[in-house]
Amino acid sequence: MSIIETVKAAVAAVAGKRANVRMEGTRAGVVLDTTGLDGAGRQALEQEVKAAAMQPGVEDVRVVLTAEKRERRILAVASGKGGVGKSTLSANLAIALARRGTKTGLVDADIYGPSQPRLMAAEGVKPVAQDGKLQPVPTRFGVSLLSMGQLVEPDKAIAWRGPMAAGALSQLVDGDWGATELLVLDLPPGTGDVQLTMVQKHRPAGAVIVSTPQDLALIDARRAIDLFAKAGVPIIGLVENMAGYCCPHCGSMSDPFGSGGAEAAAKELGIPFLGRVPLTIAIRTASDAGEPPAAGEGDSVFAPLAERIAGWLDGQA
Ligand SMILES: Nc1ncnc2c1ncn2[C@@H]1O[C@H](COP(=O)(O)OP(=O)(O)OP(=O)(O)O)[C@@H](O)[C@H]1O
Repeated sequence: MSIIETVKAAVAAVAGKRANVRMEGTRAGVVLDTTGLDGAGRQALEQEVKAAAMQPGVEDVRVVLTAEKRERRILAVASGKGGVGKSTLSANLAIALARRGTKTGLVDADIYGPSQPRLMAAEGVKPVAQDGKLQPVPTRFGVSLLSMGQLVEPDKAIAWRGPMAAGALSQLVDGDWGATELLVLDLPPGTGDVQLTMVQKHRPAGAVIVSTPQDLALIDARRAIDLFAKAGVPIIGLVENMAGYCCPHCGSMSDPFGSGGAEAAAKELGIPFLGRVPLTIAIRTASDAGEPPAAGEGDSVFAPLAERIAGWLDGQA
């Protein structure tokens, strides 16, 4: 076998079709496609390829890394007003989507009450910046996180306004997300300028609107829909949170605010209805304790929502 054939075979054994080998005299040049690998994976493969190419007769090995630029997609989670469970839904959707196999990150852009560090059990961890980019903080749930709450003291968060807030929020979206395929963006509640700027600048692939049965004064949801329409972002659908009350003692469901309202509202608004999340003490206590229900084996609430949303995203790809 010639040197080039030996080197090609050795490199193919560790890198398969990712590698393209050339020889110039005694120098081996390898172009390595690292699409889909994270920083550690890239480094490990580069080292393996270097070692493999160092065959008898080879004096120098140069490896050039390339990667197909993959479009990272953003899934916006929005609500017409605060306190409807947008953060709870964002965290659990991100986890449920990650559990389906999509490399998912979470951006907590809620300037008024960034709660993701608590929900994702990552309180007190500050992201570091490298080459001017924030490094997302890994969580126990396979979803990395960047949150407004990691950048400012909790009681100062409220001071963010207008363009300054939009600028700070963009740093989160533009962080070093590596191989992340999907970013779940927990938007600030409401439909003001900050939200519009974020949506126009980062162009989510689609948006999920969260509402509660008592919040279904259509005007709020309509404002949220208008916001995305203005930016040309399609609405994936409406999720009804705190729908019905699940008794912690007997497990029976009751509907203090009536039932079917959200589905009817979605119909009236002309957007799909994605499903409902019941009001349960378990969801609140688990969220407060940094144990998102979607991470548990018994999750039958968030996984189906993630399934529907992932199906929609796949259809757009
Ligand atoms: N389905 C649910 N069952 C029980 N409690 C819930 C449910 N969804 C959310 N909560 C609780 O309601 C409170 C508000 O939820 P969350 O912080 O997710 O709302 P939000 O819309 O993000 O609020 P904000 O506008 O303040 O950011 C939290 O204490 C949360 O644990």
